[in-house]
Amino acid sequence: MTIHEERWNELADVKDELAARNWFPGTSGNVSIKVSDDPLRFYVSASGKDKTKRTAEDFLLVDEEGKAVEQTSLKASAETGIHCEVYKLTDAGCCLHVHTVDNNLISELYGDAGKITFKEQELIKAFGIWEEDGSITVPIVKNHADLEKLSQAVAEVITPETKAVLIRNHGITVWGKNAFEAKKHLEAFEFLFSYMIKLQSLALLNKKHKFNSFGGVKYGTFKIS
Ligand SMILES: CSC[C@@H](O)[C@@H](O)C(=O)COP(=O)(O)O
Ligand SMILES: [Zn+2]
Repeated sequence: MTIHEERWNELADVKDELAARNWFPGTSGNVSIKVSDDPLRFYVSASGKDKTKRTAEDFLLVDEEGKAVEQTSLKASAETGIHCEVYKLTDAGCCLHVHTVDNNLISELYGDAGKITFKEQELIKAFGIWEEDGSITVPIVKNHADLEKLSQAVAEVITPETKAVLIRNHGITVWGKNAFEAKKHLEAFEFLFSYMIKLQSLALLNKKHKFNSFGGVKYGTFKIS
């Protein structure tokens, strides 16, 4: 099998796994995998496809500007520019973008703060963070309609520690050194988002009904009393 075929299959497999979780509603989402560094070449999903289906026309090979490098009638994902920035600024080998209700809610709840930080959570070990007081921060950027601007906004918040960026009321872009790691990071973030939403919903209910079972313990960003 050639390296191109290997990468294609890896990307198709991870796409199937995310589809099985219903993480591509309404044709949303896009995925990519790096094939070479110099020159930068990566497979990216074709735009507007039903990402729950596996076909021979799911991906196309693009260059560092997101332009197709082979003759094709396929159009690269509208958000290919974001994948280009991720590959240029990090050591990512695979980049995944999904829209979920949980990642949209978190992006809205913490959008004004411009970031969300998780700490004292076992699952941050999925990001290689093993320290007692370790934390992981996900920056949140505005969902610019201009996709050039959007790619730029994402690029501006990427630091060496960044593993994902949330786009407000849109979705998450997450990466890893290969498809396995990118999926691990995505699953871990979605777990943390879901946890935070449930915790905050319980806290709100608790406040409303003056049911004081949490006893003034500080949870996340607000105090429950
Ligand atoms: C159909 S809504 C989603 C799109 O606007 C976009 O945000 C998206 O994630 C998918 O775009 P695509 O061009 O298919 O990669
Ligand atoms: Zn999107």
